[in-house]
Amino acid sequence: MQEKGSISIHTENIFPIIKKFLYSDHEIFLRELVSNAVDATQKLKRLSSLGEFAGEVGDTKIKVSVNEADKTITISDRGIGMTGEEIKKYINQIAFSGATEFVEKYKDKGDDKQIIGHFGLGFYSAFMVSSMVEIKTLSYKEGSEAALWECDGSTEFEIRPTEKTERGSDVILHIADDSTEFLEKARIKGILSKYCKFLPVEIEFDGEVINNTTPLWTKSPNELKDEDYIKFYQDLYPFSEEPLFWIHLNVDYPFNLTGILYFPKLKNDFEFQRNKIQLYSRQVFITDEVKDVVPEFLMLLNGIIDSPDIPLNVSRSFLQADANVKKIDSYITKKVADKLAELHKQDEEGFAKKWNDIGLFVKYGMISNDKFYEKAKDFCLYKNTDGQYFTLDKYKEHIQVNQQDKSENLVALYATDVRQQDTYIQSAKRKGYDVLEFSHPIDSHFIQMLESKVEKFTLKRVDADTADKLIDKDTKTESLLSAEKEKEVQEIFESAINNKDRKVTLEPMSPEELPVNITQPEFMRRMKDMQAMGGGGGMSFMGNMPEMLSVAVNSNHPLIQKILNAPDETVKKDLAKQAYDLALLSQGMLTGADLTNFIQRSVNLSVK
Ligand SMILES: Nc1ncnc2c1ncn2[C@@H]1O[C@H](COP(=O)(O)OP(=O)(O)OP(=O)(O)O)[C@@H](O)[C@H]1O
Repeated sequence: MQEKGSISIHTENIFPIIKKFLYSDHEIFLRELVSNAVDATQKLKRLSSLGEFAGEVGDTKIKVSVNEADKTITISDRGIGMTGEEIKKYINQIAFSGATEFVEKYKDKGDDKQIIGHFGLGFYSAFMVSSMVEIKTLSYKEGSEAALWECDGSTEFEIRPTEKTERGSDVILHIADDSTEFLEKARIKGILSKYCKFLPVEIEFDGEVINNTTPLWTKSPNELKDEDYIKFYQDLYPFSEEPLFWIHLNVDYPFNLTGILYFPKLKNDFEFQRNKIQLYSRQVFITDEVKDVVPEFLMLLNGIIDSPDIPLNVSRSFLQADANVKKIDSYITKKVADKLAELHKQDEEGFAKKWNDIGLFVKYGMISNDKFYEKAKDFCLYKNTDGQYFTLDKYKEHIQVNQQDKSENLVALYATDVRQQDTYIQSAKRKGYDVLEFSHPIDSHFIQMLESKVEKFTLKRVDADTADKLIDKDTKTESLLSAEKEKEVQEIFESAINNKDRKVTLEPMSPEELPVNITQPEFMRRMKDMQAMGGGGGMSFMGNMPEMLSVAVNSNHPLIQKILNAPDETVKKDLAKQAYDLALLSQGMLTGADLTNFIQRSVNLSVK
């Protein structure tokens, strides 16, 4: 049989178009051809196990070789091979129809970014790097004749009988002049280890098998030990710290998905963490851009997802709308939440120890994903300034007695910087209040989310008010001063502070509290925080506003009596100024000339 023919296709110059579109991804030709060789090998094994192929299966290693002198790359398999008729059907028609469809779909798009980077273009991707391609093949079918197919990248092809005694196919690529980079062995090795590292059939290159045919995720979890998971993790991400824990995914209905997701120790820099999940389809590496397949917050995890059901040969927008992808997204979210719930249930103490590393992830998930929130609300932990951990329900019980305001709302207090806010924390504690620690930038979002979801529950930063007023209980401490004296003290302080943006009030507090307390109302502070983070919509005017601080003078503090009894106005003012500066100092707000003056005044007072 010798035949020349013309591949039936309307687009005469299909190859230049393929080349243009896939410009940035030429290297995938090797992934496509090796995958075809794997498919052909697995088909043969299946036929053999079904008894439909009686011959010897033999060594099925797929061999990839580079011949620099001939400028060829050969991919040889010992799979089912093809008869001449099959070549015509599968290569000339099927493979070509895939390529045609691709071109038809994308020729008007003009922008290769619109195309998912890794279109499963199949056999014809060979022409991205070849000026001529040969297939030399012998079918497994008894009495078959070996066939040679040749095509130079035009739509013309030639098939003729050839000499080949071993079953299987050799695909020989004559590398084009503009693609000679692929004749470098190091390059081929790099591509193979990127895409083919976990293929299920052995791949040999340069005398070495380059792949692990049974990667961990394909095995059953009950035959694996912790060490196996940790070792696999370190193979995937060399030089990384050990993961905290992992989830072995395995589902076959309503879609197929296997994989392992690892919880890394999170660093504060989110961006740095991304692109650590690799997507595979039947053990072939597809991409590490999983943005459309897993929910955003899960991208902080590392690991492998392998699913033949994720459509890879379509555009991004289609991928997002794909029903399977949506299901995968919610399946993974559920699995991750279930795993965390299980860990929490099994060992609350151990879970709390890991909280530093996973807390950020859980909070991010709760903020960004409602379904995750519903599950995570029962294991999300809250740490107080004494280092104790609580779930929300337990915490509510913990503060139930002391921290209810007059409208029966629970008011939780928090500090964002335990060192800087220590004075306030201690004041709150003296009142028997508990203080939570919320020190990450994500916490301001987390707090808002909590308040919107949890009824009769609000959060207040510990310096939002004086300790007496943090939780409005409608109880009053009596002032030791008459109204007249209070007015006098207020005027002394106003003139000592001499700043119209500081609102001075007199408040009867316990004598143990500081004589002067500076607070920033919760609402104002949140507005400013939000604005500083670039949010807050139309509230840009806030930026121009001076810092509104309240100055509460403790009318029951002994210092106030001392001020009232002082011999002259200057001493009164100095004492008031001193107390005010001390309050500023405790907030870390005393700087520059004010600080210098304070030190000078302190020296003067101490020698008096
Ligand atoms: N090495 C091979 N051995 C036997 N048959 C092959 C080989 N390579 C390709 N074929 C046949 O040619 C057909 C077309 O291959 P092509 O790679 O274009 O598409 P595909 O593998 O069906 O799909 P995909 O686009 O996912 O690669 C295959 O379905 C297969 O029947």
